[in-house]
Amino acid sequence: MSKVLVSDPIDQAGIDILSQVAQVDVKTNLSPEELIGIIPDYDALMIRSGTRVTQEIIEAGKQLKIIGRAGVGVDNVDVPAATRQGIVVVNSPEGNTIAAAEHALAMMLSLSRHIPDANQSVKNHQWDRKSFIGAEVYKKTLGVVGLGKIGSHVATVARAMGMKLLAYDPFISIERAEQLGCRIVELDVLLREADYITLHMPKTAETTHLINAEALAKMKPTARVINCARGGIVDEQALYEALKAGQIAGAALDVFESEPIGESPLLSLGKEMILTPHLGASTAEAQVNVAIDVAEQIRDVLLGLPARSAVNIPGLSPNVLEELRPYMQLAETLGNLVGQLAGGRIEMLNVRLQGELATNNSQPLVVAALKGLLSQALRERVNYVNATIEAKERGIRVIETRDASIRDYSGGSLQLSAIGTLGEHSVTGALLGDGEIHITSIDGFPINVPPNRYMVFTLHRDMPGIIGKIGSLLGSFNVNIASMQVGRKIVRGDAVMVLSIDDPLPEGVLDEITKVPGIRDAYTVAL
Ligand SMILES: NC(=O)c1ccc[n+]([C@@H]2O[C@H](COP(=O)([O-])OP(=O)(O)OC[C@H]3O[C@@H](n4cnc5c(N)ncnc54)[C@H](O)[C@@H]3O)[C@@H](O)[C@H]2O)c1
Ligand SMILES: O=C(O)[C@H](O)COP(=O)(O)O
Repeated sequence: MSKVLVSDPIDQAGIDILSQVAQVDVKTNLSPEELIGIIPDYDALMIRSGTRVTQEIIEAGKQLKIIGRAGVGVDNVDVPAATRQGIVVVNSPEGNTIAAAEHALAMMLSLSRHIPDANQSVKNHQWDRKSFIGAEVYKKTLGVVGLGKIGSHVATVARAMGMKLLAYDPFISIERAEQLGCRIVELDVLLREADYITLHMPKTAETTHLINAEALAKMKPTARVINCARGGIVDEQALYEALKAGQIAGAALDVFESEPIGESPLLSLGKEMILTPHLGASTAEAQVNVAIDVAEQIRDVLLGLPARSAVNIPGLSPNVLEELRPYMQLAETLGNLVGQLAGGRIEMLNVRLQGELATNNSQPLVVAALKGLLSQALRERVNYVNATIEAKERGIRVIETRDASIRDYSGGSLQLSAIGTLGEHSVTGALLGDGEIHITSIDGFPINVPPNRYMVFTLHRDMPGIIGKIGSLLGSFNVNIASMQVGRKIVRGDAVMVLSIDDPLPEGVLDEITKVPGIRDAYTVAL
């Protein structure tokens, strides 16, 4: 009989499902060492956000087939390590949507009416009505940052309460926002105009400290900020200073840069600051939903069936998967790359299968390309199962073209072109030699580079000295260049430069690159 370890508190409904097919051991509050000690005996691990599933734990889990996260975020699981070890990681992308949205709304109303402090004062035997004069949300402007599942529900309810809605989400269509009664605006406009700002996006390189001192300085003195998404999207030190100085009126946080919060200056603030211990998903209903959703998936995988919300393994038959896996990896990498080059809201993706690839079943490659394209926006939420529907919901049109006559690489090549609100970009790639992914052209300029974790691309005039200037500029910012290549169509015309760098480009350096004479455009991507 299979064995399942449940290492965080999970609703009994999930345990009952698992017990039909496995021996279930519930052992919570394990130290990392204790977990490493016992994990070799288990076929499945079921967790919430309390267990950090590190590479070490995954490597010790010699029999592990599946890790089930009873919730949305898998940022506490080393998914690449699990993927490398062939372990399916599943989550419950929708089970706690309503709970998290209602928590954000509760935070907004609590902030407006000082409920936590008023409650405490009555319990302290006071009858103080003067200190708790509130504000109405009716006719006020709510700025929703991240108009996905949770943000959409918050918007719907807030609209019913008579609020005006602004939204910032670079990956959502204007039509979708309009359906929800939201006016899509740039982040700056939202920060300046909103009375309440609620955050509902994943934590990514782009969203980390999105709400920093600069952003807080743009807000109205009456503005209130709510973060029930992920810790670290708000710079806690900057928030503390803004509240202390009366620069904004209030803030409510459910999630923190480090959890539990520990010693933090935020704890010393008054009624302008509301703190809850990551309770967004903590409703009886949500816990039943996520427990059932994930337990069913664990049960299915232990029975040899596919999982419906795998974040790392495509839902294709094993034979097709094995054959196509390297090309799906190629498509996903190119999708991620072209999405970052295009930036903004993507309206169309053209997937062009060339050479031998043109005779293949294109669907898995299209799905993989979309998964890559959406990965910046949705992180672990996008998978091979939901990439198509997520793209459709975002108004991304997909066009497939084939050209079997192009015989540039054995095995064929794949070209992705993304058209978005900021323009059009295209990238081509192929598998070379021993199956290594190579980017073989950018915007029609021939190059030949393997993708790197951090890269810089420039479009520039092909003229003497420009490469040296970029090299020295990066050197002056202590950026180490691992490789550099230039692609051009004609001598002294336009050219692209592709740099692989060892670390993320420090803030501000991209602007410096664009100031170098001859540089027309510059982009940095993280793959
Ligand atoms: N507090 C809790 O207990 C709790 C519970 C559930 C979910 N969450 C968190 O809430 C967040 C939202 O979850 P969801 O289910 O709505 O996810 P979702 O994937 O449905 O929506 C996220 C939205 O954020 C948008 N987005 C991505 N990058 C952005 C950026 N730079 N700026 C603005 N928008 C951006 C995406 O386009 C997407 O529409 C996640 O971070 C999730 O982990 C927290
Ligand atoms: O990502 C999630 O689903 C939420 O952050 C909830 O986390 P929890 O399961 O630890 O409450």
